[in-house]
Amino acid sequence: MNRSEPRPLTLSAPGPLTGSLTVPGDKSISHRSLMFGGLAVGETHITGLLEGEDVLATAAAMRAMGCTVTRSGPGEWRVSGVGVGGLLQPETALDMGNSGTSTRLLMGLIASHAITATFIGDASLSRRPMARVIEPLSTMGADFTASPGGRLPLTLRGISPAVPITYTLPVASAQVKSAILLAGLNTPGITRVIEPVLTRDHSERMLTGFGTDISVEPSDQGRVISIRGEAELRPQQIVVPGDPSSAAFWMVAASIVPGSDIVIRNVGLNPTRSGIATALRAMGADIVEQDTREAGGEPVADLRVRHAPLSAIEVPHDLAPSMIDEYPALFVAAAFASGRTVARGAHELRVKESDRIAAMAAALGACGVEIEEFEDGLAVTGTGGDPLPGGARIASLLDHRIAMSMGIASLHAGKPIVVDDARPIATSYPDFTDTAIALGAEAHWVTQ
Ligand SMILES: O=C(O)C1=C[C@@H](OP(=O)(O)O)[C@@H](O)[C@H](O)C1
Ligand SMILES: C=C(OP(=O)(O)O)C(=O)O
Repeated sequence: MNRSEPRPLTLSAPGPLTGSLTVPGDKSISHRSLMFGGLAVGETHITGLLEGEDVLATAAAMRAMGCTVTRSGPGEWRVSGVGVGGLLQPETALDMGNSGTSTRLLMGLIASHAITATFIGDASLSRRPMARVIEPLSTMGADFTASPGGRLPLTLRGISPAVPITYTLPVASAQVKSAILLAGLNTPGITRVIEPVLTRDHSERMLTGFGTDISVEPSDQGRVISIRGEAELRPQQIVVPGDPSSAAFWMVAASIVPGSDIVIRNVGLNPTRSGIATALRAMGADIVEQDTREAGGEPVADLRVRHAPLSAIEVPHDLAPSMIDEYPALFVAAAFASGRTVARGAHELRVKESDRIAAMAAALGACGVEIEEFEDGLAVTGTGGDPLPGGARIASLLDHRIAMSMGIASLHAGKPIVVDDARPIATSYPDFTDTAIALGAEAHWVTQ
């Protein structure tokens, strides 16, 4: 495939979606497995690693800083760590591609090492705000030269020893939380993050597993996470659960395509990630957990999802952090519900790979859906289960989740919906189209 040419894609469903599928490994946990493994002394074994472009960018960066990262089979990786404090100066700029998680967490990691690194990324990542991590990491002593507006490309000069801080998160962001905790690993004393609103807690869970001295306590201001620095990380055997953010596309797809009945295997159900299942169930989706179990310190289950009529809801604001990446898929579900779904309180969507509020308003609007756009979300008036009018070419804007969400919408449309460029899907879900085909959909790679 010529990676430099856009790849327009349309999906269609000639009949119900049926069968079972396994979603790829969780992206958040995959990034952290490579980073924490790279800081341990000894060899960490990972199975189920997501082999998407974002995670591969993290792997390349860890290699560039002295870690040995090797692939021994599909999803099977080994990381020989350099130990906390042992990262080496990378010889060239770290190319983060499209990945905000790689960028922000690695900035934290490097901030407390006496090395200098330049971060570059694609056009989407180069528009995203980094001041949210630059600010606390500067307080710890790191020095930054960033592009205007605190953006990439930026150069970070880390410092050792760094200064421990107590920092209250001004935005609900697991990336900012994790960046500070990672900087705290090589900082003498105790680094604290106060989290007024709970966000995904994979870093806390995994750092506990790697043997660090980390505690989480409630307080009037929120969760207080304290980590003792100059830590020693013990190598781990990590089983990465399936990504609930990837599973969300199939939850919506099976809910909207008449007659569908699918099983999504091995889905991570960490409560800090399961907001989409809660919201879809409130709309009437038929999602049943089967064989609930634990994998890699995270709750996991198979999900049976059957087509069901959806009704509009007002999405509770407090669900936002636990489904922040799933709003594009939720907006698609809302487009097929009866009534007007209102989803607000999700201002952060404006600063993801694209402005996901504007992107989905434009995409669904072009397909004939009645949309009202707010600063912090959308109101979507659905078809009541009928196909979308469709007949539009929509812009994926270097955003994998916009591309996949509109791919799902195209499964039940009167006229084709063409996603102008499906290449971004490879950042988080390389097998997305093959999985759609395996469930009974048809994929058409449209010529320009
Ligand atoms: O910590 C993580 O792995 C992530 C945190 C979230 O970002 P924010 O921290 O910016 O909310 C999420 O959108 C991203 O996909 C992954
Ligand atoms: C926002 C996302 O990722 P990142 O911030 O890592 O680019 C995402 O995957 O939806």
